[in-house]
Amino acid sequence: MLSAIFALIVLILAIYFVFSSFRRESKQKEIATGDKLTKPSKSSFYSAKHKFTSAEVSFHNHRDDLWLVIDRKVYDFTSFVEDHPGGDAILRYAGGDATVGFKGPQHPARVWDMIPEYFIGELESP
Ligand code: HEM
Repeated sequence: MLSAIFALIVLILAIYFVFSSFRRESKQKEIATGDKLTKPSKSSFYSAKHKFTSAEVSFHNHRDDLWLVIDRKVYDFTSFVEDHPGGDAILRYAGGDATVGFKGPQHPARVWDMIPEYFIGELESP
């Protein structure tokens, strides 16, 4: 009976050590690759500090890969193109500065609430 309890304790301790070393390893990998720091992420909203040059943005200029700049912020609207109520008008500024187009009279104020989820970074200072 005593040895069974002892074996159980050893087993629990072994599981604990394996689990904690696995967590430590994945944390170190994350720091080493800097994944969390450099990857533009849609879920990080306005906290992302990734910088893009306008040349870099200009490559993303079609419906399957659409980036737009609005007020010096860079957005990846690729997944939104087909849902845009204004159709292909959203492609007019593909890969470029769409600030003027976006602020046009066709857009109600609520469009500003729609864009944070597409935010990927900011335009590098000239
Ligand atoms: C800068 C590029 C864009 C241009 C040139 C553009 C253009 C247009 C145009 C012409 C319409 C009017 C459609 C009509 O009334 O028949 C429209 C509607 C709309 N756009 Fe855009 N759009 C752009 C980007 C965006 C983005 C990035 C979003 C949001 C993520 C957006 C959201 C909407 C919405 C919600 C409507 C419907 C407005 C309503 O309720 O009347 N657009 N757009």
